[in-house]
Amino acid sequence: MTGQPLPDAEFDEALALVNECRDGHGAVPRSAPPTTPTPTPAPAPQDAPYAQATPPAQSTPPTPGEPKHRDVSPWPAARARAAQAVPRAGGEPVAVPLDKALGMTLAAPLAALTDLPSFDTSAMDGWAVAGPGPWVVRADGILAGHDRPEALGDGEAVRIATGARIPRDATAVLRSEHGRIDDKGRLHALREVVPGQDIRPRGQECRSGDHLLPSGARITPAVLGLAAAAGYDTLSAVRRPRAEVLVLGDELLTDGLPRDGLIRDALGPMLPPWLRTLGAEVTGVRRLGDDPEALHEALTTSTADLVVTTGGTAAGPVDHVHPTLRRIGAELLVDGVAVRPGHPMLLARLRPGRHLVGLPGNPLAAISGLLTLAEPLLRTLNGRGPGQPGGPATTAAYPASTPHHVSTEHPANTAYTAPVRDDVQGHPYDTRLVPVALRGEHAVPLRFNGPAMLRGIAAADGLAVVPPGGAHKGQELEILDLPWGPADDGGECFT
Ligand SMILES: Nc1nc2c(c(=O)[nH]1)N[C@H]1C(S)=C(S)[C@@H](COP(=O)(O)OP(=O)(O)OC[C@H]3O[C@@H](n4cnc5c(N)ncnc54)[C@H](O)[C@@H]3O)O[C@H]1N2
Ligand code: MOO
Repeated sequence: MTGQPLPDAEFDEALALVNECRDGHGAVPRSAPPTTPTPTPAPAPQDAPYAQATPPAQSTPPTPGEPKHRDVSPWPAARARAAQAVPRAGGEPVAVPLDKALGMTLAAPLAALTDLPSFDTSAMDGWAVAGPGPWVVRADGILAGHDRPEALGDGEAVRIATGARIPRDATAVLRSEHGRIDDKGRLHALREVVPGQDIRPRGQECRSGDHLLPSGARITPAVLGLAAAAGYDTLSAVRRPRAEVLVLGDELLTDGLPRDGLIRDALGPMLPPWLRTLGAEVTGVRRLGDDPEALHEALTTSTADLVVTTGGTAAGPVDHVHPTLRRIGAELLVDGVAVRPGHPMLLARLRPGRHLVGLPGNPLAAISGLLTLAEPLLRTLNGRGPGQPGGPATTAAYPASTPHHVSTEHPANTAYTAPVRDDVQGHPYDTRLVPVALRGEHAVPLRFNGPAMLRGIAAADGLAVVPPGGAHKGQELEILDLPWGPADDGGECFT
């Protein structure tokens, strides 16, 4: 569906051919790539699914006389632009029941509503004892959930369960395996009893009103547990941004085998769950074909904070995204990004508070667009700061001296690096995003990483950010997180 060649299409072609060689599909380059990459042999079967090592290309800046680059945004700038396109914590805070709040962001600091523990608590099954032994054992016992047990007299002991309330005047808990009852019914300690042992004093973890987590913290399963323990039934959370997915393309089938030139829609099933992992509420997926009027109607009536379109971003005969954006007077904030795959991706403001991310139709290019533009935008709308996997809260419970290795420089959701196992072919001028598997200390580039392929990403733990010119074996590369990858910080389904 594409028509006018873009000035840098030759580099795409070179890269695609390299990729096809790696894919073992027997493609032979028809023209020399702009740089001088070492020819890559078809992978040996035992290499699958990893890429063959290839030396990185030398980065060659454009010189006068060469085809001029499109005015596209550098990849880091595009991410920053997307993050800054919307106000932080875009919507009004909402009160959300705990069982609906997973993956959202705290809109207010979490303060303890009670002391924790809220009473002196036995940490072990055994006896609560008062004073030095041996002790006379009372006939009753104290279980978790019993209210206000009778006070112990000096020299008395009472059976107690883990989690039960300590009776007044008890001095310690003796574990059941550390005590013996003689034939006169008296309890003897089998080892020294230290005053206060195995008693969790009231307020040990926090006092009522203590600051537990700051506003902006991501609501993880652990935060839900802490909030419940601290007395919360609902949490004040940043409203989830609403996202609507518009799948464009007359060639798409929703079931069965590809036939008669038609192909299966790979993005309709993939994007909604992925958007949810990025913190969006997906209001719907609509398939509009290649109908410009349907697209116009959808863009002018959508109430979503973010409309995500797929396909139609290039300049082919039925690529209607740009013309429709022009027709409705949308403001293009990012129009093309220097990243492969995915360079035709775009970000537009449809009207105040309503944005559109246009994802290219090629499926891996669409993922590139999702992580380059939609992820930072949704992160800001969700009230999360740059480079903070759990929002600004994550250091709150650290001792002051604890080091942590999450970058705060980069706008990525979770920025971490890993040395790449093999040389990675680069684009001369653009960033590449390459599916990698994390194996031990290394990021292993995966094959089947062409723009139209999902086979590599489906086996990947992350996407390596390969700088222009490529990367050498052992070079530390930034790794973009995938929802199912090892660095995922928030669970996989937030609805
Ligand atoms: N002359 C040029 N042509 C193209 C260029 C270029 O620079 N000059 N760039 C290429 C690149 S790179 C990409 S990416 C695509 C972007 O194209 P569109 O966003 O307009 O996408 P379509 O043309 O609609 O589709 C591209 C490709 O992807 C398939 N597709 C679309 N939607 C889906 C879907 N939901 N599931 C699976 N596959 C889908 C579609 O059938 C096409 O094969 O443009 C290049 N062309
Ligand atoms: O390679 Mo295109 O960059 O987005 O598939």
